[in-house]
Amino acid sequence: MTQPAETALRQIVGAAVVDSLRHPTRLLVARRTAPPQFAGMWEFPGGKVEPGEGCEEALLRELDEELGIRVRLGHEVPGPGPQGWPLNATAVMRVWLAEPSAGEAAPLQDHDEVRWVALDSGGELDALPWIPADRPIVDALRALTARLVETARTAAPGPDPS
Ligand SMILES: Nc1nc2c([nH]c(=O)n2[C@H]2C[C@H](O)[C@@H](COP(=O)(O)OP(=O)(O)OP(=O)(O)O)O2)c(=O)[nH]1
Repeated sequence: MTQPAETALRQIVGAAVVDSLRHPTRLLVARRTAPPQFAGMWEFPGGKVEPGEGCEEALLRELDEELGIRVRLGHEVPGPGPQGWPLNATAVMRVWLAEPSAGEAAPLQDHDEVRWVALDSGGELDALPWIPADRPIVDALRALTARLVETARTAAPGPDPS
């Protein structure tokens, strides 16, 4: 009997570019121009990992090509599997927090607009037409960044009691 061919999932990487890794309050979102089923939808900038490339290496390359920025990577937004978040039957995406270290983000390739939006719930971030597969990632990102903000707040020195 013929066995189905073993299919490897295509590895995609994406960046949750935030204003600060330690105290994230805003997220850089990007609007895709292609393919037709995703054109006009918002996403995490990034792309496919090329053969021989590491995930983080691919992400740094994509951010340079697509937005013209260099970044410092932070925590991963952990997905349900080792390859990250399921996107469709054939692709999965790992997502990292990233803070710009050089350059001003611009839609150089694959996007026609980039925008900084607040990470607060109930605002513009939720109202944007995201690629549907990204919604659970946005929710997990918000939970992670809320924890980071809380950690930064409790670690901050309190008012001088004297
Ligand atoms: N970059 C990115 N891709 C996503 C997201 N959500 C999602 O379903 N995808 C899908 C869309 C695409 O089918 C695939 C990523 O491919 P891509 O077209 O961005 O990759 P790439 O920049 O390497 O493109 P190319 O070299 O093939 O032109 O993953 C997301 O948030 N970011």
